[in-house]
Amino acid sequence: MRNLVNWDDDRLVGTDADGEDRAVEAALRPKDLGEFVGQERVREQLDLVLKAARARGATADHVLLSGAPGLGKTTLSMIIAAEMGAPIRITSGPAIQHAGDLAAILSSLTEGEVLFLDEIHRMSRPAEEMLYMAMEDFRVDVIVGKGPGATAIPLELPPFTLVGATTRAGLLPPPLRDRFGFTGHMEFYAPAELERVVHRSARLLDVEIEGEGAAEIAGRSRGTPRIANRLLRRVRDYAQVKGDGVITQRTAAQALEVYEVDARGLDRLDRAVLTALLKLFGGGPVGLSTLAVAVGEERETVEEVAEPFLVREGLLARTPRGRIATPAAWEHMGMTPPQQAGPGGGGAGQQGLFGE
Ligand SMILES: Nc1ncnc2c1ncn2[C@@H]1O[C@H](COP(=O)(O)OP(=O)(O)OP(=O)(O)O)[C@@H](O)[C@H]1O
Ligand SMILES: [Mg+2]
Repeated sequence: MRNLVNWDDDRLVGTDADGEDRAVEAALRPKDLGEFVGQERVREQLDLVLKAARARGATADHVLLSGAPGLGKTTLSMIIAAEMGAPIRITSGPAIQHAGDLAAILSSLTEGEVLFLDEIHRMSRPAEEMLYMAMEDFRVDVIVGKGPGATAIPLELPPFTLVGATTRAGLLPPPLRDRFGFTGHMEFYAPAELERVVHRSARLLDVEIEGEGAAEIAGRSRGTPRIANRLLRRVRDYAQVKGDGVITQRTAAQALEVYEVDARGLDRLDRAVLTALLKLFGGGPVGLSTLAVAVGEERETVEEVAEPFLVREGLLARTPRGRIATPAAWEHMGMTPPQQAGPGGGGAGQQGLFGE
């Protein structure tokens, strides 16, 4: 598992935040809903929830934000606090191992405060149960003492807004999910939206960029603002060193060529998987293990690091008979599929593709 995390860390198109991302992300975060690009539906719904709460002079309902890494969950949680004019407390599921950790945080909240609980699906079971009561009744039972003499002392909490974030909404137990008044599911961003993200970030980083340069970066960013911002920084470096600092379509394309991020956002690993699948196995079907050996990577790396994006892009399909390349994969890699070997021959793979 550790290896996989490192793989993702090293990738320019990795989804998790690396050290440099963390250092600049604070500066690039939109500060209010108006600045937050895209996610129209979530934004509109959230706007209503927050406006209504403000009009009532009440604390906003608990909010659950789900979606892939780098789509703006943390950003949105901070915006919620800002829009409510409330302070925000930030913690995460893995940081709360004991119910007592959670009790300490909850009991120190002030009225209307936003508690941001990142990776909420990774909280421990006892903490989770304490959270149910806190969310619903604004109350916790603090256990004092041990064994048969232990007593539960009820403690009233001020009304607060819990904002939970998760990349895996499906992993949340239903009783927890049900206690959120509003759930916002974050989608991958359209290229035009990422272009706006790139323009905005370029302005904040004081980088000059042409419209086509922004479009070039956006198209390679895999629907993810975090990746768009990261590619922008690498392209800026290139434009500074090799050009006059202005990002044009040409400099963006050349820079990302150097960093091995292709026109569709595939990197070296993704392309190695596709190349092996197409060249060595005629487009499949081929088993995951065989494919991984051919690429020279761990099975898990291929499955968990490379494949999700290839599947999302419709370049690769996982079938019961193995991995197969789609026609789009042949086209993207600039290769022609081998001639079908008569009836029944190559057709089986196609059947696998649509047979699920
Ligand atoms: N809608 C948006 N408009 C502009 N910038 C955005 C938007 N969403 C995210 N970003 C940028 O992308 C970066 C990553 O966003 P954020 O940290 O909020 O993602 P996340 O969903 O919390 O990721 P993770 O699951 O890894 O915690 C931020 O620095 C922010 O600047
Ligand atoms: Mg986050």
